[in-house]
Amino acid sequence: MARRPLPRILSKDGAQLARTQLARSRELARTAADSATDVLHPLITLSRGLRLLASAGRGRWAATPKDRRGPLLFLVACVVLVVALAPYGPLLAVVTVMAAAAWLGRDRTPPAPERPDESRTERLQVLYDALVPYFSVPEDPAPLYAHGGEWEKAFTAHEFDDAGRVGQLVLRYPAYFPDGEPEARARVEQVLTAKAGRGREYRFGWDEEANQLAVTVLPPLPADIVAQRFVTAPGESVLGFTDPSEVQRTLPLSFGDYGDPYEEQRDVPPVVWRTGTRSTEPHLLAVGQPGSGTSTLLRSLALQALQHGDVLIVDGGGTGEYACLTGRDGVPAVECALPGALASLEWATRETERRLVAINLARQAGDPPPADTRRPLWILLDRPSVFAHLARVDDREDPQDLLQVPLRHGRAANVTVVVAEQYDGLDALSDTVRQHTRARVALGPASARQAAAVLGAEPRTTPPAQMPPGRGYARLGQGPVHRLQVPRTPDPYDDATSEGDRRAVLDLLPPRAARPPEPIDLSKPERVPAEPVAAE
Ligand SMILES: Nc1ncnc2c1ncn2[C@@H]1O[C@H](COP(=O)(O)OP(=O)(O)OP(=O)(O)O)[C@@H](O)[C@H]1O
Repeated sequence: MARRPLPRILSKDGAQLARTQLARSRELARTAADSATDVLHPLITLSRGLRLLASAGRGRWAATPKDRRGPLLFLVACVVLVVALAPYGPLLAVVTVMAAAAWLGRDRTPPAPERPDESRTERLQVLYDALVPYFSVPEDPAPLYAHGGEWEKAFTAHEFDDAGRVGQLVLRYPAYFPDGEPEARARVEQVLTAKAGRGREYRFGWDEEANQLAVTVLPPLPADIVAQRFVTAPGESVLGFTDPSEVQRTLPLSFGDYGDPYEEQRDVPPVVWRTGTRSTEPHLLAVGQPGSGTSTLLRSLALQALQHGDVLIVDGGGTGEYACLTGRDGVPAVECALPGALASLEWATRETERRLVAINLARQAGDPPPADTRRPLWILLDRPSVFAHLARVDDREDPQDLLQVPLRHGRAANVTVVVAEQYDGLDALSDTVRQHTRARVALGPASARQAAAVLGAEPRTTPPAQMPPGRGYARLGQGPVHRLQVPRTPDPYDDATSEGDRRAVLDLLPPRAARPPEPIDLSKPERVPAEPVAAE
């Protein structure tokens, strides 16, 4: 039997042609339907609204008791009559009904939740894949993290910044992950930092109960805060500024050029350190790399302390960074040489003892502490390791040994000690200094271990790529480690200081003392009063 040829439409070319035509006509139909929907959308909305209005009317009619339907009908007829007779009445009635229908008929379906675009989902998938070796074990029959798995199951929340990089991420991890081990945590944190983008600061919040890790990218701390009068109570000093999530309080601060009438005001969260008789961390140790800003921190504290107290400065650095304080009201001495340092610290020891005796006598007499024991005395000691070295060479006493009494008993006598040292001079610090300085500041670049050696705990944030001067961490006692930016308080006598900063610091200095302070003379021992000093 002769084979009949296939119809042309079913041959290979024909099939291809038919498919193309089919696809084209489908596309045409879809476009026509989309255009029709766009054009007819107002009509659809109106008809939906009218339907809702009509059904509401029917419902109302059905709900009206039979005996009241007559009066209701009469009322409606009256309204219709009034509207029909009023000028533009029918037109206004139609417009009102249409407006009500348009309002009722509007589309109220909630918008579908936004899915991150493709590049973002790819980033999340990369993060997920990178975590698989850390959050999975071969014995797990249903692993949360698996090669080829889906990130949606593991990442419960995510946010992206304006540059399209991950800004926040909350992820779940299996309960068998050893989240109590610092090494295991550090490995995961390292991977996340590398994959989510280096050069930014991250905070890792491990919730061991819920097996959740919250990764937050922190914005840089403001580095443009210049020295100024901070709104604090007596006994409070501002070490610097930190993240809003870390502290409850904010301080109103001025930004911009000093003295500019248009300078900006902003509220910034501070790290406030309380000193004096009620303080739990009455003394402070600041450690940093050379040039990281420890002297600037001491200058900033001196300017704040001079508002209510006296400040004795002993500077082992010997670069004259505190010269602006010499001879000012409330500054008994600024010492840069070993003999002067020894003499002034001996005086500070005796002054602490004098205060303690006077306070005790007053207490025994049932009086409040005398006024001259209540004025805070600050001892700022910069680079004690230099003096320790010089004392060894000269076979003299280490000035730090003279800090024992102020450090041990200073709290009761309103005496505060602040010591600043560089990392490579830490070995030279005496045990008494280490034990009694419970407020700690670590400035400048440092490894997590170095920072932990100063702070007693590792910072919960990764270090920034570039540490500006005055940037670091602060920890008060056993409290949390805060990120810290010290306010810009440069040496006003330094040529590199800008005019605005110079004026800002000079304006905070107390006036020059009318009478220069008497040189501290140890041959004249200070007498401890036998009688209680008259109470204020
Ligand atoms: N908080 C800050 N804001 C802006 N600049 C700062 C800050 N702290 C320090 N600087 C700048 O960094 C430089 C070094 O500061 P500083 O002298 O305080 O450091 P240091 O740690 O005492 O170093 P060194 O012991 O070597 O003097 C100075 O030019 C100073 O102006």
